[in-house]
Formats: sequence, structure tokens, C-alpha cells
Amino acid sequence: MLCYVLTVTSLSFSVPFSYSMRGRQNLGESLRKGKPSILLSDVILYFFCILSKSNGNTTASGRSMASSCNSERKISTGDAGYVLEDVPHLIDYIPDLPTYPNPLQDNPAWSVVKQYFVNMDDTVTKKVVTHRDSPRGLHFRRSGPRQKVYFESDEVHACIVTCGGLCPGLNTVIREIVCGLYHMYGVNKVLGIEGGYMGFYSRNTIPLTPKIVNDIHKRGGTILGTSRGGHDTSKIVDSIQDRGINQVYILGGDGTQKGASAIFKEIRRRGLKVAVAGIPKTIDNDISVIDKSFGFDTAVEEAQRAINAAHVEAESIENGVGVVKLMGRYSGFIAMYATLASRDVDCCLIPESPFYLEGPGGLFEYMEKRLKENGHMVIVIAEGAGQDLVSESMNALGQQDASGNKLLQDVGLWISQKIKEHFKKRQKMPINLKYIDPTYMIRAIPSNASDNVYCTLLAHSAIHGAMAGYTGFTVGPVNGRHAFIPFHRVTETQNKVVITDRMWARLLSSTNQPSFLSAKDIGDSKKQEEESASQLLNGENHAEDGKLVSEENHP
Ligand SMILES: Nc1ncnc2c1ncn2[C@@H]1O[C@H](COP(=O)(O)OP(=O)(O)O)[C@@H](O)[C@H]1O
Ligand SMILES: O=P(O)(O)OC[C@H]1O[C@](O)(COP(=O)(O)O)[C@@H](O)[C@@H]1O
Ligand SMILES: [Mg+2]
Repeated sequence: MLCYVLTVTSLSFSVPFSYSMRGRQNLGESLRKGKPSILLSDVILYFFCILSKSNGNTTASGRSMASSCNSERKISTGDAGYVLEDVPHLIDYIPDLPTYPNPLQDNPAWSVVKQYFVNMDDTVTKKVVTHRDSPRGLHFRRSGPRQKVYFESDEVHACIVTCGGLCPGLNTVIREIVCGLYHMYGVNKVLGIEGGYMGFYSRNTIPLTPKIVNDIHKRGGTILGTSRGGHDTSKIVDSIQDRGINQVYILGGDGTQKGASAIFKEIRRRGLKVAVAGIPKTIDNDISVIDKSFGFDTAVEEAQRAINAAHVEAESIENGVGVVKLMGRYSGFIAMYATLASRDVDCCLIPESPFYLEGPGGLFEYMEKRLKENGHMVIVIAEGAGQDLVSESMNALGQQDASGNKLLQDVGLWISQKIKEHFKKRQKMPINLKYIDPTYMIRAIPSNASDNVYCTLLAHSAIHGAMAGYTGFTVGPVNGRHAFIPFHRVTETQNKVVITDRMWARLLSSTNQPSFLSAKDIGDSKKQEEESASQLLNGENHAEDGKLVSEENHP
């Protein structure tokens, strides 16, 4: 049996985790050295794994399993270093809830599927690259329809809310939740909460039906509106309770998922039969664990148009320089993928890779060389790149938005100005610079075909999970298979481009830009890389592994 109790585990410090003996030795070693960079929660998981060896249970398939009662996490272990990090369920705090047959079994579209209910023991592995002796590592519960559901169709009163910045695909997810609930589960009471979290207690609601949402996937933005700030947990839960809502679908990024986790905890504290499901949204692809976020593909595709325009402009004039700013507050995935896809970019600057302007190996030296060779060049810069340099020269005040996110200086304008000033001094090399900032244009478009399909799967995963009584979870693909993931896993760390991964090397070799790293930096990163490779083999699972770039996905 799985169970969990409440502890505070959000504090982040560092020790690697592994189920294996080798991992235990590493943990001891790391504790002795005080090595930075892993999570307290993983330490808890580690100690649990040792303790749980004597606490055996049997799964539906008859294999031995052990389960955790020592943290807020719902963890069970199995043979060969198998660890399942499960998500909460309504029966964890409301025992004896009745179940009902899943209405999908009478649905003509679904009943033809050979195995339309997911096996209760199916889990999805976080680690796909393994060695013969390495432990199986961390797993998440596979998403999908279950044989028994915990809500009757006419009992369900769902609501949907969208929070944080815009992202292509929000309307598609809204549409697919409404249509999926209606067509798969016969649910027809769905409310849209207007204007983000604060809309729960300060705005009207919109009834959502398949007819109302029929065409919305063709529009950018969110028909519900969105906001930053204004998260008041008890007022939100009061509103959920007062309105008789029992399924809450929350679309948003890392901040939103933290808010969703607080809502889930308050709902559980009050003992309400309300399922809370998160659908991760971030155009920056900065949410960890999941393979990638919806809207990201669309953003990369749309960025091509801006890069192309910059290239056409730059190519048409002597010493033409095109500068394109793309979104990416802390993670440079859009800039990296847009650069790799375009082949017209000569330099890509991202937050994860610090750069400098002057002197040997700096940006200006590279620009001079490139302009001499080619007569024009294109620079792509992520909005969060070089913020330390910008703050230095602009005396930034450390302002924040309503959600507490750091407000960034316009690095695109800043770098354009710096480049102009530099080449003005170099009289023999006058340049012509065009700066393009397509950021909000990219964010406001509807999702492309592949994101639309992806949004549908995310919406369906969330619906199947909520109907099956799971709660306090977010959904997303892990190594290509959709899974239910506990909130804390996606909020503890951010997904970032790993500049020691092969993907960044591919980018450097395709643009030929300097790495801006000193020999010492390279030595340090190599050491880190070796350490993380050995941690990977020891079965440690870091939420910050950048799925889009990690070696796991790019052989
Ligand atoms: N730690 C937190 N706890 C509760 N709510 C939060 C937290 N961080 C952010 N939020 C709320 O989540 C919503 C969206 O957050 P924001 O950071 O703006 O966007 P995103 O979810 O895209 O990261 C806001 O309403 C904000 O108040
Ligand atoms: O101007 P806004 O609405 O605050 O949005 C700017 C931010 O939104 C983003 O597009 C996405 O941020 P979130 O996903 O955290 O909302 C960032 O790239 C950007 O810095
Ligand atoms: Mg965010």
C-alpha cells in the first residue's frame, strides 16, 4: 500500500540520490564533500530507499514492491533499483469513495481500441539510457483511461483557468478539455474562470460547451484571459467550494504549477472531493521532467520568419548585421532550436552561456572576422542572455512583475547599441544594423499542427487522471510516453540548455561562433560533465536534465 505524510521538502540543497550500493557510496562521499546541486527531496528518497528494503508489498502483477510513508512524496520501490514516484489520489484522504465503470467502455470510438484501459501497473521510466548493471531508476505513473472512475458523468462540475504569459496552444488545450470531458465522459458542466487565478474570486465565469469552444484552437491567446500575481489560496478554494466545482484544470508555467500545488494542499486539508490537474505551459520550454512544452514547436517555427527577415536585410547591404531577440527568460531553447533550424544565424546568445563583448575571443572580434569573410551576419539573442552585462551598464533596479518574476532589461536594444558604438569607433568598417523584436508576435499566434495534436494528448491525459481520482498532478510526456507527474517534480528546478551537451556543441559548430569559455571554464565543465555522467549511470535522476538537449534523447 502506498501512503504519505506531510513534511516540508521544498528546501533545495544538494546530494545525489541513488538506490544502488554505488549510489549510496556516492551519497556518503558527496555529503562529506558538501557537493552542491541536488535536492533535499532526493536525499529523503534515498534514505527511504534504504529503509524500504525491508518493507515489501506485492503489486497486481505479483512483483515485490516497497512503499514510502516518510515524506509528502508517494514513493514505492521494486526490483533492481526500480522507484515509482506516484501522484496523490482522492482516496488517500477520502477513503471508501465509490467507483463507477468508465463510460469509455460503451463509447463506439474507444471500444474498438485493443487495450483502451491502461494497466494499473504501467509506469514510465525517466531514464532511458542504461547500462547492464545500472539500477532501473525513477518512474512515473503512466497516464491514460482507467477501468474504474471516481466521478459519475453528471456529478462532474469542472473548471478551467489559464495563468501566466501567453503561449500558442492555450486555446487548443481549453477546447480539448471541454470536448474530451463531453465526448469521452459525458460531462457537460464546465466553467471557464476568467483572468487567471484572481478570476476565481474577482471575475465572472464563462460556461464552456463543445459548441462555444469549437473554433478557438484557430485563435492565439486564451479565450479565458490570463494574469500574473493575485494568487490567494484560501479565496480560490472558497470559490471552488462555493461553486460546487470538483475538477480543476490549471494551465500555466512553473509559477502556476506552484499555485496549483498550494490549491491542491488546501483542498486536501479541507477534505474536499476535488481533483486538481495541471497542464504545463511555457513557451520557453523551461519546465523540467517533461520532454518539451506545448507551443515550443510553434515558437521555433515562427521565429524562422524573423530570422529570415533579418538575414534578407543583412544580406542586402554592405556589412549588414541583423539582430533578432527571441523569448527565453532563463532558458535559451527557442534561440538554440531556431538557430539550428535556420542555418542563417552566425551567433546565438542564450542565458545559460555567458558571453563578453571586448577583447580576444569576444563577440566584437568574432563579428569583425565574420563581416570580413562574409559581408553580413545574423545574431540571435534570447531575452535573458547577458542580463548581468546589461544590468552593469544600465544600473538596473531589480524590478519584478506581479508574480515575482524578475523584470528583464531589453538585451536586444542594448546589444544593438553596443555593436553600433563599437563599429563607429572602427572607422574602416561601417555597419548597417537592423534590430528585430518579434517576441510578442511569436507568443500571440495559434499553435501549429503538431502542437495542436500534442495539446490534445495533454488535455486527454489530464481528464483521464482526474476522472480516475488522481489529484495534485501535472501531465506531460516523459521519453515519449505521457505520465502523471507530482507538482513538486516540475517546480523544483528549471529545464535549461546544458552547454556541455552535444546539442550546444552542434550549435557552436553550425554557427562557428566562439564558445566564450576560457580553458579553465572548459576544464570545470568537463569535470561537471563527468560527474553527471557517473551520476546518470548510478541511477540518479535530475529534474534539471534538459530533455530536449540531453544525451538521452540525442544519440
Ligand atoms: N510560489 C507560488 N505560489 C502560488 N502561486 C504562485 C507562485 N508563483 C506564481 N504563482 C501564481 O501563478 C500565476 C502565474 O505565475 P507566473 O510566474 O506569472 O507565470 P507562469 O505560471 O507562466 O510561470 C500567478 O497568478 C502567480 O501569482
Ligand atoms: O510581458 P510578460 O507578459 O510579463 O511576459 C514576458 C515573459 O513571458 C514569457 O514568455 C513566458 O514566461 P512564463 O511562462 O513564466 O509566463 C517569458 O519568456 C517572458 O520573459
Ligand atoms: Mg514562469
